[in-house]
Amino acid sequence: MSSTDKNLSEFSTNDLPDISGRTFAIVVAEWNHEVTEKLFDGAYQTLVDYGAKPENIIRANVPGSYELSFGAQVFARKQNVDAVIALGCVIQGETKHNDYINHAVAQGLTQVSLECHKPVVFGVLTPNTQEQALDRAGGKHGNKGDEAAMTAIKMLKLV
Ligand SMILES: Nc1c(NC[C@H](O)[C@H](O)[C@H](O)CO)[nH]c(=O)[nH]c1=O
Ligand SMILES: CC(=O)[C@@H](O)COP(=O)(O)O
Repeated sequence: MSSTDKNLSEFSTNDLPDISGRTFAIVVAEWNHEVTEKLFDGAYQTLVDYGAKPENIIRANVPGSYELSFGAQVFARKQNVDAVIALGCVIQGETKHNDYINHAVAQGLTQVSLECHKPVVFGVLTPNTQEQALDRAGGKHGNKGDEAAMTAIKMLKLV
């Protein structure tokens, strides 16, 4: 499906769970921080807008997206954390390095989620260019951070 001129962050907000007592951990990759900070801002604001208490939102940084899996596991194993949101941006370079990172972090986050029986949300941009990244971090295609936060909220209906 083409993304041309689409806001990819449009989502239903019907029948959402009460998250006023829920705790969220947001793990943020520092690589491409000018993008990941925008993802964090979107995720944080979405959680607060839909009822999360600021004091129940934990943030931790990791160097790069490859480290998101370990950072997510640290928080997913904590009994007081209800959901983890992993945010990163892996921009294609000259080699296949981005492919290895993207596959590793997608697989790693899935493994953590299943191992810990807890929602762990993949909020990692995998753009070809910086422009594509910014378009999805509060630009014309929405904010992947908003989407990731809403995904975490909706998954808490299951647990
Ligand atoms: N090139 C990008 C990276 N590279 C760093 C890796 O994520 C990792 O920190 C390193 O391989 C050491 O383990 N990370 C991003 O998040 N985005 C990139 O574009
Ligand atoms: C995606 C990355 O790891 C980034 O450093 C680009 O690396 P390269 O140009 O060496 O593929």
